[in-house]
Amino acid sequence: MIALQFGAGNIGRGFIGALLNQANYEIYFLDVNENLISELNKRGSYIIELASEKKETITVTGVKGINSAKQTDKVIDLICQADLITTAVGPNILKIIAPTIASGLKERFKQSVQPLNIIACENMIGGSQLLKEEVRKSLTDEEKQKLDQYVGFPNAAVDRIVPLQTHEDPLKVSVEPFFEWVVEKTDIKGSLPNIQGITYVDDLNPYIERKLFTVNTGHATAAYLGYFKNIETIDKAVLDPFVRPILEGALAETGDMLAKTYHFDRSEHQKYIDKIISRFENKQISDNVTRVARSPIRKLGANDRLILPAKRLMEFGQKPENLATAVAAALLFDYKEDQEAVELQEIIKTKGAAAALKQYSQLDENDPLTKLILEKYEQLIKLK
Ligand SMILES: NC(=O)c1ccc[n+]([C@@H]2O[C@H](COP(=O)([O-])OP(=O)(O)OC[C@H]3O[C@@H](n4cnc5c(N)ncnc54)[C@H](O)[C@@H]3O)[C@@H](O)[C@H]2O)c1
Ligand SMILES: O=P(O)(O)OC[C@@H](O)[C@@H](O)[C@H](O)[C@H](O)CO
Repeated sequence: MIALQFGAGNIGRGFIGALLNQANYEIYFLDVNENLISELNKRGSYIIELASEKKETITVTGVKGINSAKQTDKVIDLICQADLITTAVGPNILKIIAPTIASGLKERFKQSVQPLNIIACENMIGGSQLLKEEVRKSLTDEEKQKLDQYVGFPNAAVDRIVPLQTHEDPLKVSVEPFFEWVVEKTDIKGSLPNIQGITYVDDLNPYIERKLFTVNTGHATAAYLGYFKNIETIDKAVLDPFVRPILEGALAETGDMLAKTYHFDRSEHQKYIDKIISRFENKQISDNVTRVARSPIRKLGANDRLILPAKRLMEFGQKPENLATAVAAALLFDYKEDQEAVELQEIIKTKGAAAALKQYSQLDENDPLTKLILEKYEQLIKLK
């Protein structure tokens, strides 16, 4: 069986690749990073190290690399043969890889009616369905019908903390022991891929929202406030006396929102929150706040981990004081090596924070949430 994994980065190698290898797939990593690709082809394997006391290692074998920017013909040929396609490239990259996937599917439809599933493993709601819409843009009506008939785009939630890697070995990847991969059954074509570690569910929404609005909301809160306090790593940020209460407060707020939305048992959800905070405290992982805070424009998006839960809480009549503080801290994230942070600061400098919330979070100036965020923003500025 052949699996194509778009993105040979931290999660691609540190999580998806490991499970695909254990399920006996021949894995082709498709990436634009030539160094990664040549190393994968030179060695055909790589090491995963668990960030635990014992530092257990896993060797992932049977891997090859393709530079998807230069070897388009090979990518198209592989898409014709593939049994499964997965992605971990970043939400903003899905629209960039979609035309290549479409070109491959055009060829596949000429020679095969084998079902194929394409699973976007990105930190966003509806990633696979967004990729499907992008792929459809390059297809004829007849090809669109075949897409609907033979190709599944099941949404997924993936959870494993994989920080930036600092090993001499460019393929070695250190990861936390915990992992969770939840895939929605409904859009699967053919039989469910037999991959140990995947949990198949009928409705992904409760799972992706619980993950995104607990793990990623907590992570973003700790990262932006940690950066505000000049703290370098997440494990230190979550222990800081200024950051910790806001982190716990923000997760209490999203916990209330999720419980009201999905009727979760609140005490059970509190155990999920506590587990996640203990993952953040893991001293075996050195996770820079600048990685977790990366792409602030994406993270300030209307449907992302800070704004959506805050808006939903307001609709429930609850003021998201702590989430508003996290958003305010995101507006102060001015890390010069992060292109989105540079763009965000430019907008704030030239048009003001309210304009940035309007442009990036679709929040109107008169929205009560905007007012609350700007209040917190002014408070943080006074503390600087
Ligand atoms: N790192 C984590 O802890 C983690 C955990 C869960 C989910 N995620 C999600 O997984 C996705 C990837 O995150 P990551 O941390 O692995 O990032 P990463 O930067 O380590 O990996 C992304 C990879 O995609 C490659 N890429 C970029 N443009 C490409 C293109 N056009 N074609 C092919 N490859 C391309 C990059 O070269 C890079 O190797 C994101 O959606 C992220 O939110 C990350
Ligand atoms: O990957 P991002 O940029 O969406 O978010 C940064 C981190 O919160 C994220 O990578 C987490 O480590 C991951 O989602 C844990 O499952």
